[in-house]
Amino acid sequence: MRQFAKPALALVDSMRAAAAEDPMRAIAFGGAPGSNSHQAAMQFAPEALPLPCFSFEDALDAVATGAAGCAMIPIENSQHGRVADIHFLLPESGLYIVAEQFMRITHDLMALGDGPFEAAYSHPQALGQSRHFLAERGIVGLAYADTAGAAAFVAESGNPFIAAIAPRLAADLYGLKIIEQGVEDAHDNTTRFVALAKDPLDPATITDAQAMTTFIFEVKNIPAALYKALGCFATNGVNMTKLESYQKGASFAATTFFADIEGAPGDPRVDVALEELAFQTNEVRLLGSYRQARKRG
Ligand SMILES: O=C(O)C(=O)Cc1ccccc1
Repeated sequence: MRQFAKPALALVDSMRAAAAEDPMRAIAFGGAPGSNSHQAAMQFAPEALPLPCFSFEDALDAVATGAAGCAMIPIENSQHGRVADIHFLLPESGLYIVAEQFMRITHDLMALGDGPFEAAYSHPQALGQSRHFLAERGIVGLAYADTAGAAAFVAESGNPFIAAIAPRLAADLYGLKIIEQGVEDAHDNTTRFVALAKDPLDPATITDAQAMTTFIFEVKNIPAALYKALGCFATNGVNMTKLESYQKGASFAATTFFADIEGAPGDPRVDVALEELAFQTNEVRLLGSYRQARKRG
């Protein structure tokens, strides 16, 4: 079912109506009102009109179709690693990363009853970030599209034996009781979000901060392919801050990598590194250059 639970619908509809009045001011996010992505979007652009979408894919589509000026999407978490499917969804969307945003994430356990609980619903990232908490209490984690949506679902169910793991705001919005605060396993739990838009940011405009560039590349199916690709950055003194591999297609022959570097096209060292990379690989695609929001290291 790709529909928010009833307790969220009135608020979703009013936010959608406001966003439809001025789409370029709208910022789409995957999740119900009160989700972490909603809160990250508001921290990033307090004046923007939040546009709740059922999934991350729907939020990206909202930008592609002009229903929103940009989308705020979680990409990786300090505790639970990459956010599932984002590495496929971002390149497929045809959109560009124009900003990054870090947000401390804290989850609460919330419900209609007082427990004990058979199950807790939430986004898989939140369940992963609260793995020890759930295991210690024997609560089964069940995946839901987003944290706040899970809270609305629990409220709608009327079942006092199920709970949700979600931001505190979701309990206020959907009428649940906070059972336990701060259930995330690591108290420095942080998620990195990215803002995506139809048009890339011109790297030449990034003069007031360290620039970052995100790109994907597919290595050739030959010995030392990755070594040669990484050598392009090593010899040009470009700092790579992230590198993740994933498979595209069923051949399992040539791997695709998702990478972040410090710097942007226009910087001669980056230009030469990317030119050499194109020579060493099957494909290179830039996903965007943007201001670094947090110093790495
Ligand atoms: O479901 C949400 O609240 C989201 O925005 C996804 C998410 C979940 C957990 C941590 C960060 C983002």
